[in-house]
Amino acid sequence: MTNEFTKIEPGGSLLIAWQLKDKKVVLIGGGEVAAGRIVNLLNADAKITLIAPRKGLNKEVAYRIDSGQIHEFIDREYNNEDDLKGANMVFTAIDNVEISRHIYNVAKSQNIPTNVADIPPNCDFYFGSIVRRGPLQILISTGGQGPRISAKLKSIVEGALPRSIGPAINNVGKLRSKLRSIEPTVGGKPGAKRMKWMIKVCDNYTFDELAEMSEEDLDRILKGYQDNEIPKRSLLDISKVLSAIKSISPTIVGMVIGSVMTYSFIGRNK
Ligand SMILES: C[C@@]1(CC(=O)O)C2=NC(=C\c3[nH]c(c(CCC(=O)O)c3CC(=O)O)Cc3[nH]c(c(CC(=O)O)c3CCC(=O)O)/C=C3\N/C(=C\2)[C@@H](CCC(=O)O)[C@]3(C)CC(=O)O)/[C@H]1CCC(=O)O
Ligand SMILES: NC(=O)c1ccc[n+]([C@@H]2O[C@H](COP(=O)([O-])OP(=O)(O)OC[C@H]3O[C@@H](n4cnc5c(N)ncnc54)[C@H](O)[C@@H]3O)[C@@H](O)[C@H]2O)c1
Repeated sequence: MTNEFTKIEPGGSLLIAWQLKDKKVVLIGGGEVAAGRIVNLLNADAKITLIAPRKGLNKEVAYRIDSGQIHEFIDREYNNEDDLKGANMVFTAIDNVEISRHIYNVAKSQNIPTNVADIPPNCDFYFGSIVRRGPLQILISTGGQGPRISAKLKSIVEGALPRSIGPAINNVGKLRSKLRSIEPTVGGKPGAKRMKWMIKVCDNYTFDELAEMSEEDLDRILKGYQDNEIPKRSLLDISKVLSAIKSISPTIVGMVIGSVMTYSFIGRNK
């Protein structure tokens, strides 16, 4: 039966943006795969407990430890269940399948979401290739079918993104937080009005225009909120020209006016 609703395609993963700020994450292993996990975890502001013998550390992992980016470093092999205590997530990146499987079972008995590099059936979640532009993160997953394809697709996605996308999103974030400070109510009619207005703002300007907005532009746009209005782009441009003129010293303005007058005088006498 065909209808207007989204078609279900079973067999995928749930792609979500998991919040790990200040959460304890236990990572076991200190090789190349661990180095990649650390980058992703640090970008998510997680507090990493790393368990791996120093002698087997990859250069990048050693650098992360020695520069203080790892919250806790335990210089030995994984050796007991207490190693996972209090963890919000567990990662293994070791070259030993038996120990990996054992760690997975221990993590499961403690209800901790786990990723075991190399053994997809022992993963509650997979990694993917990540494209990053400031606040924007795009995850590419092939559901475990072709990790190298994910990696290759990354550069295609990167090349297709508008250059101004990061700063544009930053400005939308700023505007949304300013809006919250004048209308903090959660839900209800204010929430509906706030959302409708934000959609209008995002749809009214191009990414470049959003990216180039100054703090003053954002405040000017915000003034339209109460009456559910959005300033025309041209009004923002005019106010930019006016403030640019204001910032030029009176001498330069005088010189410009002078030369325009001279030009018109000469022009008229030709
Ligand atoms: C995307 C990326 C993210 C990351 O790890 O950060 C990632 N693998 C990457 C690279 C990569 N991994 C491997 C190769 C060699 C080529 C090849 O084997 O095909 C290459 C290519 C390379 O190195 O360039 C070997 C490999 N990978 C897995 C197995 C086990 C298996 O398949 O059974 C084996 C050994 C198989 C064997 O022994 O033969 C499994 C997984 N790897 C995943 C993620 C998850 C699925 C992601 C997806 O569906 O897209 C999943 C399921 C679990 C997980 O790890 O979370 C990262 C690219 C980062 C980037 O550059 O952007
Ligand atoms: N994305 C993926 O899923 C992916 C990609 C490539 C490789 N792999 C697999 O992931 C595993 C790790 O790869 P790698 O290249 O980082 O390996 P590696 O050999 O470079 O590093 C292994 C690390 O684990 C440490 N280690 C070993 N046993 C340990 C234990 N019991 N407790 C704590 N630390 C221990 C070692 O000291 C070393 O630091 C390998 O099995 C590899 O085949 C997975």
